[in-house]
Amino acid sequence: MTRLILASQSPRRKELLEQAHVPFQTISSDIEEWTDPALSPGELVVSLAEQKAEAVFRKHPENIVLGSDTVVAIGSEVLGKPADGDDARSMLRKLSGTSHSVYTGVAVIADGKRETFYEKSDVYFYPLTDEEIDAYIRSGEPFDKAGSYGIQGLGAVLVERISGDYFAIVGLPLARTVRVLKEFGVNWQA
Ligand SMILES: Cc1cn([C@H]2C[C@H](O)[C@@H](COP(=O)(O)OP(=O)(O)OP(=O)(O)O)O2)c(=O)[nH]c1=O
Repeated sequence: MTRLILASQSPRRKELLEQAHVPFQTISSDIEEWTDPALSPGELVVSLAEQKAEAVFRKHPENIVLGSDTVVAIGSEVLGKPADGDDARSMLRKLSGTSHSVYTGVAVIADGKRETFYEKSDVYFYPLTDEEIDAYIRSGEPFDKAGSYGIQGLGAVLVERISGDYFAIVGLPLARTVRVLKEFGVNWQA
């Protein structure tokens, strides 16, 4: 029986968990995300990860539910997914030629047990010309991604280097998540 549910509609999170050979099924949480502006980026992604996991756990209380959330933070500003092309352009201009932090929160909930954590990874962008930014937006890649880029896709050409967990930037800190899942009795299989 598959006891683990990934509370996510993100194809990246599904692929990452598959990469770890963990048995699971996916059920999207479909929640109205609620955020308190006073939260730090780390607290924010943990709160959103918990909200996603809780929404699915309420309907499936016999299961173990994993929720996750990713935001980009630059200075005091937190960037989620872009609303449109102009929003994506303004985010990519901010990220150009400088470093930002990617925060990914994880929540695992089961009956009587809950574990949460977040990972912070730093990403250094090359300076980008307006032409490069516009071409990248035309690729369509920015639209469903925090900070308007995907390091695992064409967005790789924007990145000079990273410090931290690559997989957390893509959307799930894989090895640490697998270690937490082990505490819930969920193990990867060869
Ligand atoms: C920075 C960055 C983000 N992202 C993605 C990861 C997340 O899917 C997305 C941030 O949005 P999230 O709200 O974290 O997740 P989601 O809406 O895609 O999926 P769900 O809530 O159902 O789990 O940005 C990348 O794919 N690559 C990157 O390099």
